[in-house]
Amino acid sequence: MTTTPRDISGASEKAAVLVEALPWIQKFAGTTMVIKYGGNAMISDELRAAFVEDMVFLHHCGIHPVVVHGGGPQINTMLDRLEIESEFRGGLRVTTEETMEVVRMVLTGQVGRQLVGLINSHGTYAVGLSGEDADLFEAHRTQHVVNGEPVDLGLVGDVVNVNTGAITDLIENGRIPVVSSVAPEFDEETGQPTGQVLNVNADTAAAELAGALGASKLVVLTDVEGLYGNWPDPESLITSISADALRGMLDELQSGMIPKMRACLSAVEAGVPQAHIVDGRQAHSMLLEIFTTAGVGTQVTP
Ligand SMILES: Nc1ncnc2c1ncn2[C@@H]1O[C@H](COP(=O)(O)OP(=O)(O)O)[C@@H](O)[C@H]1O
Ligand SMILES: CC(=O)N[C@@H](CCC(=O)OP(=O)(O)O)C(=O)O
Repeated sequence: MTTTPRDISGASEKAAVLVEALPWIQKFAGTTMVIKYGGNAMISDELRAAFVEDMVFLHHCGIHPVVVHGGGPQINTMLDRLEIESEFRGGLRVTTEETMEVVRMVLTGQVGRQLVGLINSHGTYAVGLSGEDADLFEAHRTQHVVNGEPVDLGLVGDVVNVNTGAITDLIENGRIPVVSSVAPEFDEETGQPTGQVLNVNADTAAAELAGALGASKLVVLTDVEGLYGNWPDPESLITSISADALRGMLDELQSGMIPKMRACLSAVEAGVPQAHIVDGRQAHSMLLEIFTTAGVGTQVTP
């Protein structure tokens, strides 16, 4: 017999949190969610640990998480170490042959491996793959325009087709796919692979995958609370925005927010009912977004 007294302070609040999650679990169980995990939200062991707990939590709620990860800061660190210079235009990295080798090595060989290892410390869930595996992504070179002028970004791609089989097979087998945004290039005229790999912004890749999988949500974790209407004014955080309103704002956005918000818009245009920008610096913010009525961050709706 055990007679240790229990601390029941705050018990009703704790129970209320669990009960608030019930309708959301009912709504989303059996659906696929694409989670974009940005390089800037991976900055500490604690945050990475919380992120993988969230993935395993979703999995055990019957939701199928598909992780698409970034790694921009990690690529920068490796490029610095190798003394290779790189610049961004309109939020996208100008990518030479030499830079591409580093991008592929860091995203697929380092960041992806680390996430797979962390998720699998909870059980045998995660399988890592890149857009090259089973031709998950087919990409064309990005035709980029900044201020009305065409800009040559080099080996940067846009996903033009997604072969979802590799992902749906993994989901059916109870796995959590962890995807890096490197994609084989396909010739625009012949439709055949060129043998070149392209660097795809991870937000863009996540949006294409969410659309192709018919995801119930795209959740983008980054290093700000959400989209600010008047960046960096802290009072201007947008909690919800329609696709039409966002379309009207795109030209005013800066740096990394450009591909991020374009990605949310294109996911919603592709039929994903909700896309969210969530603060990855706050541990478990994603759970609050998915399982609470108020949510957190910025929500984009059709
Ligand atoms: N309107 C805006 N709202 C929020 N963040 C913005 C805005 N405009 C620019 N930013 C910048 O975009 C950054 C997020 O993009 P990025 O650094 O590419 O993140 P990630 O590595 O998560 O993909 C923020 O840290 C912020 O500095
Ligand atoms: C074309 C392009 O810009 N690709 C990105 C791919 C990684 C990425 O998107 O990482 P984050 O999500 O951490 O920014 C890059 O080279 O940095």
